[in-house]
Amino acid sequence: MSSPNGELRFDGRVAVVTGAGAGLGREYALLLAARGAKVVVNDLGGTHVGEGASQRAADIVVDEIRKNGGEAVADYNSVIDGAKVIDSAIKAFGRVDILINNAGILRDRSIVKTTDQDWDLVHDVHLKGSFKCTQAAFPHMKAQNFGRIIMTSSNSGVYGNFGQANYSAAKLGLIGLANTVAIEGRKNNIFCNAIIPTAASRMTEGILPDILFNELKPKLIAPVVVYLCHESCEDNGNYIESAAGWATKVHTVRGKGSVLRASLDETVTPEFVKNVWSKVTDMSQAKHVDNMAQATGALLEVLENLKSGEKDVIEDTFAFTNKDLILYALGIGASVKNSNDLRFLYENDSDFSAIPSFFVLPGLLLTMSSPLVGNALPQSGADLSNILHGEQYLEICDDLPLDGQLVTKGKVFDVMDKGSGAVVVTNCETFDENGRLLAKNQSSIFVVGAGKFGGKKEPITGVVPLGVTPKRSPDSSIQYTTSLDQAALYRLSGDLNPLHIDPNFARVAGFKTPILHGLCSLGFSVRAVLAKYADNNSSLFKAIKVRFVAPVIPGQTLKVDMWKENTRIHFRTSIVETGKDVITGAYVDLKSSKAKL
Ligand SMILES: CCCCCCC[C@@H](O)CC(=O)SCCNC(=O)CCNC(=O)[C@H](O)C(C)(C)COP(=O)(O)OP(=O)(O)OC[C@H]1O[C@@H](n2cnc3c(N)ncnc32)[C@H](O)[C@@H]1OP(=O)(O)O
Repeated sequence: MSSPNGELRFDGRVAVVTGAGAGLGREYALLLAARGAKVVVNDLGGTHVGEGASQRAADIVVDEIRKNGGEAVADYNSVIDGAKVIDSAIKAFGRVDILINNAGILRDRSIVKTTDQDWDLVHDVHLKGSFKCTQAAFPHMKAQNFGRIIMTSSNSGVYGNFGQANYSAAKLGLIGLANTVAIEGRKNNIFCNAIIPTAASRMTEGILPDILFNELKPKLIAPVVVYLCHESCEDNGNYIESAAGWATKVHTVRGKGSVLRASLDETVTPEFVKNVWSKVTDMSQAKHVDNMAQATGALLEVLENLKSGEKDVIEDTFAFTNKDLILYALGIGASVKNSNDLRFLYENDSDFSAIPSFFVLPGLLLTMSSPLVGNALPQSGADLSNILHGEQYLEICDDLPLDGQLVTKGKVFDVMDKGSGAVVVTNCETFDENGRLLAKNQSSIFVVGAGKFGGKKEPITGVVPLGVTPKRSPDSSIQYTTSLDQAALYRLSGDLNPLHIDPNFARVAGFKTPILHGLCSLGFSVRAVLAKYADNNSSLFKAIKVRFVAPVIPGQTLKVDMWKENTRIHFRTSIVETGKDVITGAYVDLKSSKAKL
């Protein structure tokens, strides 16, 4: 109902406002009456701690409404006698359309000092009182196929507040009550929402700083609540926070979560929970869930995945922008000193592109953040102090995007017992938002000291074999000096393993100093091959396979020796200062069709 000038009107509506003798309730009552509603001004007239009773508070507001030309009656019942409160409306006006559950008291005490009476009184007035009034009003609203109900919650319930255990619990309870009343009322056009107000009132006086207290005028919140009570407002089951002439919807969100076992026939262990805890608590992909059906639907999907062939598959997402591509390029030594590197470092370059080895990262991060490797081993576990990157295969399957949110699915493919350690091989496939397969990664993780468990030594078919490096002298060589800060820079692309930065951690893992990421050395090698044989054209890159045979220390100079055999570029990377090989059995396959070889 609106007047010709667009004013929201309540003519013919009957509103019950509890606790309307002062503060917010009074403002609701005055505004509703000013807009044509007949108002039941309920107030027991007790103190803000719930002591005493008097008719004065309600009477003053009723007088004020009448003086302004409105219609109102006073009701002095406790909200716990909800039937009597609603009865006042029926007796005086024959109906009830709007119920604003606003009455409240405070009995603040720290949890230890809270007495049963403090707890019960606060719950009785806020929670039980709102329930009783709603329960009494509901049949009337149902019969007339219209109702608007407001529950009054509080940030004290949403966030907690020292000394308000009783009040916080009751106030969050009111959000739960609003949720269910909204569901039960929907089909009869009875909508229920919760208001989360911060207003200066008898209850907040002395609690809020003066400067804030003076700005938190109940008058500024009343229009929000009054709008929620209007027939034109279609919100139902929402929580609206309002204060100082500002309002917002508030809602709970649920993270993506993590499965806590690898298959349906496995149980959940505290160790598995610990391993995936960062995923359990990761809210980066949190979403609002609308209802119970959606909430349980997601669980059914998890169970279906565990039951089907997907049972050992772990899924992870990986979001990146051109900034990440540039950071990665810097991490593997790309430099503006090489004019041909600008395409990897400057997003406005006409040939701006990703160095293809960037796409090892989604699989690496999935493997490192999941319990895949540790769970694959029969006895000893795997943690960052005993795993080394052993081998890596990457195959690019489609045109590479420059940003996006990728999905990676990974699983353990093979486990080998190599005596001095175990080798766990994982396979990961990375897809774009449209399900386009972008990259396949196969990683071998050498778990030092985890061998001798009686497992097989040889790989199964499907573990990508190393290349056979030609015996002749290299066709070409390129040297790159890594910087002392190479690992410190490279780690910012995602592999935060302390082995590469923390001297104490490196010592625990058996190294004198932090070592470079294997994938950083791989990146340098890819740059050498692209520079020498593909004119830095990333789109010519098809695949790479390497074995990491010895660690690199940041600051050392890498020499990449290369042999060209058709579209396969064999390479070996060694350390100039020591002459030691660090990457062997390695090759890059370039695409034959477009390659300028
Ligand atoms: C997605 C992936 C996630 C991975 C997480 C990684 C997180 C990162 O932050 C960690 C890193 O980047 S670590 C840095 C890069 N890696 C390294 O520096 C490791 C270098 N390699 C070594 O030190 C040794 O090869 C070493 C120690 C690995 C093995 O040396 P030895 O114990 O002396 O073994 P050896 O006697 O030479 O050989 C025994 C058997 O093991 C096989 N093997 C050797 N090196 C291997 C390797 N790198 N990968 C796989 N298998 C390997 C040998 O072939 C041999 O098997 P077999 O007897 O059947 O021939």
